[in-house]
This record gives sequence, structure tokens and C-alpha cells, in this order.
Amino acid sequence: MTHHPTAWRLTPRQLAEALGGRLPPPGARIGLLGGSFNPAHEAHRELSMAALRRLGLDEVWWLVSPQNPLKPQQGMAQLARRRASAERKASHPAIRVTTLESQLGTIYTAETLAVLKALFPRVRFVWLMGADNLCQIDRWQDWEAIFQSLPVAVFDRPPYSIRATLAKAAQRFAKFRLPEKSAGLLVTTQPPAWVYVHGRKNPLSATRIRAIHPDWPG
Ligand SMILES: Nc1ncnc2c1ncn2[C@@H]1O[C@H](COP(=O)(O)OP(=O)(O)OP(=O)(O)O)[C@@H](O)[C@H]1O
Ligand SMILES: O=C(O)c1ccc[n+]([C@@H]2O[C@H](COP(=O)([O-])O)[C@@H](O)[C@H]2O)c1
Repeated sequence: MTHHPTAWRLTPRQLAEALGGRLPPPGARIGLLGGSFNPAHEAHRELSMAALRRLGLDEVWWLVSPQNPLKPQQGMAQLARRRASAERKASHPAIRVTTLESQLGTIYTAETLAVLKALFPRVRFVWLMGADNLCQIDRWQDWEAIFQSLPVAVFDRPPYSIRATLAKAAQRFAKFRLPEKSAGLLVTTQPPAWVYVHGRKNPLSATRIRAIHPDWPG
């Protein structure tokens, strides 16, 4: 794994600032929703509210990523614009919008998670993502290390429901899948552990919003 020394150059004060002024208390249960947020939309909020409730989390942190390594740079709005859109959309006391990866100097999720775990060893982190990402996580850098390092919750998303259950990652970690009724135990389950959460499906996507609003980021 690439080492990113920037992470360790953040002073505690800069770190607190990057987190909106508050460090998480030891034992906090925090869901991490990484995304391009190009722009943020209602389904991000719905996923986060479902995660708070179904997984019994204290908070969800949105990690607005500098650049998804698998997405084209073209058409990706500037980080500040995407962050502002996330802040407008989140608007909830239990959702923190951050650009932590740009401050930590990490690009790949596996690196980001390694740094966050080292910075906050007593926080219980869970990785949150939509079913589309379960279908392609096997193309992410060190993807198996992600499953080995923290619990993962996958949220249903049309039209990926069936594809996701057949995904390489779902098969590789099949025996570590918790039944959905045990979703509340995920955060305290030793990884690898994951759960597929069904609920209200929302077909919304940032791609669709960009098609309707070609002037985004405006
Ligand atoms: N409608 C949705 N239902 C469930 N999860 C979603 C939905 N939209 C986005 N997500 C999840 O939220 C996270 C961030 O998504 P992202 O910001 O890429 O939005 P997107 O709508 O997928 O964007 P794009 O259409 O540009 O690929 C990802 O884990 C993604 O799977
Ligand atoms: O680490 C990787 O190789 C990797 C490859 C693709 C996507 N990701 C992360 O997946 C999250 C979801 O990305 P996106 O663009 O689907 O919203 C976001 O945090 C990305 O940084 C990470």
C-alpha cells in the first residue's frame, strides 16, 4: 500500500478543523460514505438516514472524494463545488460533510481507511456504499483489505440488486454476510463482516441530475 506522509503532517487542530471542529468521542459508531457527490442528491441522504437507523450509528461522515480513481476527470466538478452541494443536501446534525481525503492526501479508499483507523483507534467505523459499488469493488486498490479491516454495509440500489448478489466481492465474502435482521450488530462484529440492506429503493443518480441540469456545477 502506498504511504502518504501528508496524513501525519496534520496537527490535531487541523484534523479537528477537517472534521468540522469536533473529534469523534472514543467508541463512537461512525458510517463512512465515500463518494464523488457530483452533485449530492436525495438518495445519499436516504442511504445515510437508513444507515443511522438500521445500523445503530451515531454519525455518518460523507467523504467527498478528490477524484474517484475509476471515474473520468472530465465532467467532475471542483471539489469545493461538490462539497458545497453535499453540505446543502446533508443538512442533518448526524451527517458530517468532509473533504478528509484531500486533507489526508489519500486517493484510494483502502489507504483512507488505514489512516482513519490509525488516527481514531477507538472509533468503530463502518464502510457504507450502494449496491453498484459492490459490483465493482473488486477493481478497487487493495479491495480485500477493505473487507478485512472494517464492517461493510451495502444498500440496495436499482438496477443493481441481482447483479450485486452475484458480484465477485459478494461471493468471495459470502460466508461473512450477516442476515439483514442482524444489521444492528454489524458495527460491533469483527471484520470481515457485511450486510446487504434492503429498503426504499431510490433510482436517483448524479448522472441523471447532470443530464437534467447540464449547467451543473453552475
Ligand atoms: N440511488 C442510490 N441508491 C443507493 N445508493 C446510492 C444511490 N446513489 C448513490 N448511492 C451511493 O452513494 C455513494 C456515492 O455515490 P455517488 O456520489 O457516486 O453518486 P452516484 O449517483 O452514484 O453518481 P454517478 O451517477 O455520477 O456515478 C456510492 O456508494 C453510491 O453507491
Ligand atoms: O480505492 C479505490 O481504488 C476506489 C475506486 C473507486 C471508487 N473508490 C471510492 O468509492 C467511493 C464511491 O465513489 P463514487 O464515485 O461511486 O461515489 C468513493 O469514496 C471513491 O473514492 C475507491
